[in-house]
Amino acid sequence: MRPRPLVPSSRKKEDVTSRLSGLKDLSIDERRARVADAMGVRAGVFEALSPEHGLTLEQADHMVENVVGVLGLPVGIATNFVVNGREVLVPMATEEPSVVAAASNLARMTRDHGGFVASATAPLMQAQVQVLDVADPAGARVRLLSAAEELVALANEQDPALVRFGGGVRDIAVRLVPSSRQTYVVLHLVVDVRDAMGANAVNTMAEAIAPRVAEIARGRTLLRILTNKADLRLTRVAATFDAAMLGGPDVVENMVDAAELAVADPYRAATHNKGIMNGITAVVLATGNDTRAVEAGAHSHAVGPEGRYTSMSRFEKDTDGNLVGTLELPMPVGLVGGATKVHPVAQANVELLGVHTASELAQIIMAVGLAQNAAAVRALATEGIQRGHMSLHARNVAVTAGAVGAEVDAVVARMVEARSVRAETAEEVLAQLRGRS
Ligand SMILES: CC(C)(COP(=O)([O-])OP(=O)([O-])OC[C@H]1O[C@@H](n2cnc3c(N)ncnc32)[C@H](O)[C@@H]1OP(=O)([O-])[O-])[C@@H](O)C(=O)NCCC(=O)NCCSC(=O)C[C@@](C)(O)CC(=O)[O-]
Ligand SMILES: NC(=O)C1=CN([C@@H]2O[C@H](COP(=O)(O)OP(=O)(O)OC[C@H]3O[C@@H](n4cnc5c(N)ncnc54)[C@H](OP(=O)(O)O)[C@@H]3O)[C@@H](O)[C@H]2O)C=CC1
Repeated sequence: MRPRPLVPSSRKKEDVTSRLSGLKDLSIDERRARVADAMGVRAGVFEALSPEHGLTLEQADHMVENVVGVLGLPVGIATNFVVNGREVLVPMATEEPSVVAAASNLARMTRDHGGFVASATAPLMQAQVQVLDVADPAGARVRLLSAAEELVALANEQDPALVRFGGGVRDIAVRLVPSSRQTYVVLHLVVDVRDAMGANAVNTMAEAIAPRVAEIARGRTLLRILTNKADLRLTRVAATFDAAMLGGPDVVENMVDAAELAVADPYRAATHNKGIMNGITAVVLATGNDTRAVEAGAHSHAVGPEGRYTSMSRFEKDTDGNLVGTLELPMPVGLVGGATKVHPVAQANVELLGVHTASELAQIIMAVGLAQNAAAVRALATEGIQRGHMSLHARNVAVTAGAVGAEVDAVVARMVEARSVRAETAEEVLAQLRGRS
């Protein structure tokens, strides 16, 4: 079933906006109403996001094994995103404070420059079939390539629905992979998986063709599984961040230098890329997609031509002195299959996003990754991460110390003012507030 249209006929497209200043100051009910109104979606879209209406135990029991419960995670709305000219409010599932605020903050700084421009290749996933004990690996490669038509037809027979939707096998490739034991012949099945993440679809095909592959190669097959290095399913995004909003020319210069360290140094790249994944994983999770598949694909793509782990993104200064950020990654997400269709919260989040194809979803996810990255780099290149991050993390610290209701904001304000976001400080402030100092 397709998500409902984002903009009901009663609402003008030009009235839809993701620029929701001050959303943080509203109650949860007010936020829900404001977000639904701003996007022109039905008010009830958020019902599934209430703990009492979310994933039921019965549904959970059908999803994984030995179920004893479900886990709640906050879902926050990232504001200010314009992706390929479309205003979009993005649900993010994350346990980490400041992530949603940071993405919203930097998305705001792209709006005067057209927001995020994104594109995606065809949704091509690949499965590998490993062949062992081949006497003539080079000969086997040519025999397999010559039998491509037969192998493609056999694979496509496994998933007539996918073929009906316009997907199916597009190509086969054969690689010879030397190892410490022998040279393996590895056949790649390249499959257009349309709006699926595609793992089940391509794994079924790989298992089905394996016996014939073994015959043609004159060896025996072992692994028949998708590769998470989904380097034929790339999504790219670029955005211009306004120099003045960032804090001026020096901030732009420092951000470029900060980002360059991640290009040059794997120790910095790991943290820089973690910042990108803060945004990406949160949207992937909110839409019921496979976070591990996306993470495996992203990190494997961050290995440069010399085999060194590097930054996933690039930052440059344009001729007007603004900061241009770009990000290119495999983004194997789906709108059908996996948990996306089973989990009521995922379905509601997809409805809010108003996406109709996996490719549109991938492009929004990448925009969030880039905004997230720019936010962290800006904080690091200016005041440091702790002020913004810790002032939002302070709410966790206050609650852990026992603050409830209005006490939470009061304890947070005092900790931020004292620049001491620590359990001890929270306990002291709480004791003072309760007249027990
Ligand atoms: C935290 C901010 C945004 C504050 O920044 P600020 O300048 O104090 O914020 P502001 O109060 O001026 O508000 C500016 C806008 O930010 C958003 N915003 C601001 N506050 C909120 C809030 N409470 N709730 C929702 N949205 C918020 C919101 O869009 C707001 O616009 P408005 O709506 O007011 O017109 C900033 O300091 C920032 O971007 N910091 C970066 C934080 C970050 O990157 N966190 C990620 C976790 S750290 C990490 O895991 C990764 C890391 C850092 O290691 C990666 C790396 O090393 O690269
Ligand atoms: N290494 C990895 O990353 C692995 C991941 N997984 C898991 O695999 C799951 C995802 O697999 P996936 O193949 O996406 O899921 P599904 O097999 O559930 O869904 C894909 C199927 O949906 C049907 N379909 C309906 N509409 C469409 C459409 N518009 N576009 C494409 N297909 C459509 C197709 O055929 P039909 O109607 O015949 O079903 C297609 O084969 C995730 O849960 C993931 O965690 C599993 C193994 C390994």
